[in-house]
Amino acid sequence: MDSLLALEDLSLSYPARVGHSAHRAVSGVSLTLRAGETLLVSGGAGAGKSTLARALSLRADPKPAPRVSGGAARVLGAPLTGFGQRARRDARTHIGYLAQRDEALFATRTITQGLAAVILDHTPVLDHPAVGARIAELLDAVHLPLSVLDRFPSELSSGQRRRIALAGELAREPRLLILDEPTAGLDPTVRAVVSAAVARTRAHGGGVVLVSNDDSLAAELGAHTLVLERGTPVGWSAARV
Ligand SMILES: Nc1ncnc2c1ncn2[C@@H]1O[C@H](COP(=O)(O)OP(=O)(O)OP(=O)(O)O)[C@@H](O)[C@H]1O
Repeated sequence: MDSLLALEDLSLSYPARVGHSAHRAVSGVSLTLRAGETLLVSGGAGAGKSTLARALSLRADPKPAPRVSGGAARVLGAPLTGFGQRARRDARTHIGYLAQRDEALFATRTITQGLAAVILDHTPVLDHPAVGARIAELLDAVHLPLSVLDRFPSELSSGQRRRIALAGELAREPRLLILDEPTAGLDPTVRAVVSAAVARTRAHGGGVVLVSNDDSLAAELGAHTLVLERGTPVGWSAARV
């Protein structure tokens, strides 16, 4: 596969619902993302950033999901529409996606139990010590101490919960990591964790889509930047390498 993402004049709309007509949230986006690259998507409120991120994540829930209303796109080789449901399902298993307000997850499980479940879901053959080692390594990747392992998410700060959610996505060893405003409203240490997660994904040959208005992060990560305004691309800058 040549590119992780191939978007050609892609438009995305939300379907009509009672009292509201169909709404086009993204119009005419064309871009390519290759292995090892990062795309930063920025723009003001309602610009369509989350809609684009969510469509690329191939997640159907929560409803209503944005639908392709023009153009075409492939995500990890799978077409966004039409035949190819199986390809989309396969591709989805290789995509890590942290939605805008995603925090951990598994409310009734400890951090150990929750992360172990994600790891075993991804790699069922691992034995107990290997799962423990993997959990420790993931916690290290999101800069959290081992002391959180026996805690429940409700006992952690929102920044810590966001990091656990990120660790859960990294556990999938994603080929495409999509992070929607991962640092918004959180303490500055989360920024370093996000940078490390991006570097880690790229080092494994994956690509990253990051929704953020933090321009300095784009420069720091060597990211391509797409700027959206009311759903339409108004700016593009290629990564400086
Ligand atoms: N589930 C939905 N149903 C209908 N319209 C929606 C839905 N979600 C978002 N929209 C609309 O689509 C447009 C783009 O929204 P989106 O959340 O993608 O923007 P955004 O750039 O991520 O904004 P923000 O920075 O405020 O999160 C907005 O006009 C929004 O009202």
